[in-house]
Parts: sequence; C-alpha cells; structure tokens
Amino acid sequence: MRIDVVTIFPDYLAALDLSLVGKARRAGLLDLRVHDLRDWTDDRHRTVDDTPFGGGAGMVMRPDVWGRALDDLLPADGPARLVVPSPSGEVFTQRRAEALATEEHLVVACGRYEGIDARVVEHYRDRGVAVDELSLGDYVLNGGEVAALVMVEAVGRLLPGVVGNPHSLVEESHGEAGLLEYPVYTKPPVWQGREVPDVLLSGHHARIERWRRDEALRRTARRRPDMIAALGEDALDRRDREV
Ligand SMILES: COC(=O)c1ccnc(N)c1
Repeated sequence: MRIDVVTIFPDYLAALDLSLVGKARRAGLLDLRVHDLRDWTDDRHRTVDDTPFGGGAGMVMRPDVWGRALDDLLPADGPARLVVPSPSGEVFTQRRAEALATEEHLVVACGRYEGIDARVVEHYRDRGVAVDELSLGDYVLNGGEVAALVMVEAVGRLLPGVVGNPHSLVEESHGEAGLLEYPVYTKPPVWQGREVPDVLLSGHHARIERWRRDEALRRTARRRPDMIAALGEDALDRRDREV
C-alpha cells in the first residue's frame, strides 16, 4: 500500500518512522511518503492560506495550492482514495480502518487554520475520486496531522505482515467480536497484594475463553452500551445473555 500525506508540518509525521509503521516501511509493506504542501506554492512567501470569504476569524487554505498538490498525487485514473481529517467528518472507526487497509493508495490531506477551501473536496469528488472526510471524535485540533498519525497507524498495523501475530488483531477492542477487550494480566502472579483471576492460572482453555468473553461483555455493557446495542441479533449466544 502507498500512503501520501500532505502537510505544512512534515516533521509532525516523523513519528511514523518509529515502531510498527516504521518497520512496515522498511520491510516494504507500506510505501509512506510525506510531502510539504508549500512545495506547490507559487510565490516567494510560499503562501498556503488567505482570509475567508464572508468574513470571520482565521484563515482558509487556498484551493489552488491544494489543487496542484493533489493533481500530482492523485493519478487521473488511479485507484487512489483521498482522506481529509476534519472535525466535521464521519467518525473514523476500526471498521473504517479495515476498509482503508484494503485500498492500494491513500492520499491524506492535512488541513490547518480554519480548514481547506470546500471546493477542493467538491472538485475531486466530481472528478470521481473517492473522498473520505473523517473525524477522530467530537473535538477540534489545530490541524489534521495528529489525526493523520492516528489513521496511518490504525490502517498500517492491519496490513499483512506488519503485526507479528495476526490473531492478536482479532481479539482487540473493536475487533471482529464488536466488543471491548477483556482485562489482561502477566507476571508476577501477586502484585501489591492483588492476585490474578484463578481461572487464568487453571490451564483450562475453554473456561479461560468463557471468562474472557464474559469480561469483554461486562466491560462493553458498562462502558459502551451502544456497542452492545449495535451487535447483530445472532452475535450473543444463550451464555452471553446470562452475563
Ligand atoms: C483540523 O483537524 C481537526 O481538527 C480534526 C481532525 C480529525 N478529527 C478531529 N476530531 C479533529
């Protein structure tokens, strides 16, 4: 997979050279390229923004600069998908990360200031480019870069070969089961006078699996009842309903 990230703060994305995403890049599993939007400006001040039509505070990012950048990065007939992190976007979820991880090419446009001129998204949608305006949640950031870091990591870790044990992706929170993850424990068996649940030391795999499912259901029902409500009718078996 190729991911192009366009930003006026390329250094913000340096964290993607680390850890799993960095390993994926070095292994050739992820072709991640970070671009400075100012490379597409046409004035000596390398201007990317201007005052908003209709007045109001702040500045808006210019469509002409973004257009030159995205024309270079979004091939006319290519499979690329344009992702625009925005507080007014659809919520970015694990399901969306899974969908994006199947794409050949993503271009992530990081807005700053009051945002990007609305004609940019319109223009590429009208040209037949798939455009996802995506939000991390109901809060505002100073720019799309932090959201781009989150999205690139959430998508990159799903690529085949990136995470050592693919099975661990299944049992995660928001994984296939649609539940939050059960609590986890490791050595020492007693810490601060607190013991590990006996069932986890029993070696009885069926009981351990049942305990983990029960804990995931309890945790989800307590913290995210909306996720329980969203489960399909056949998602809960008789034993689940006893939890
Ligand atoms: C400028 O971008 C944002 O403020 C932003 C992006 C994605 N999700 C959010 N909740 C905010």
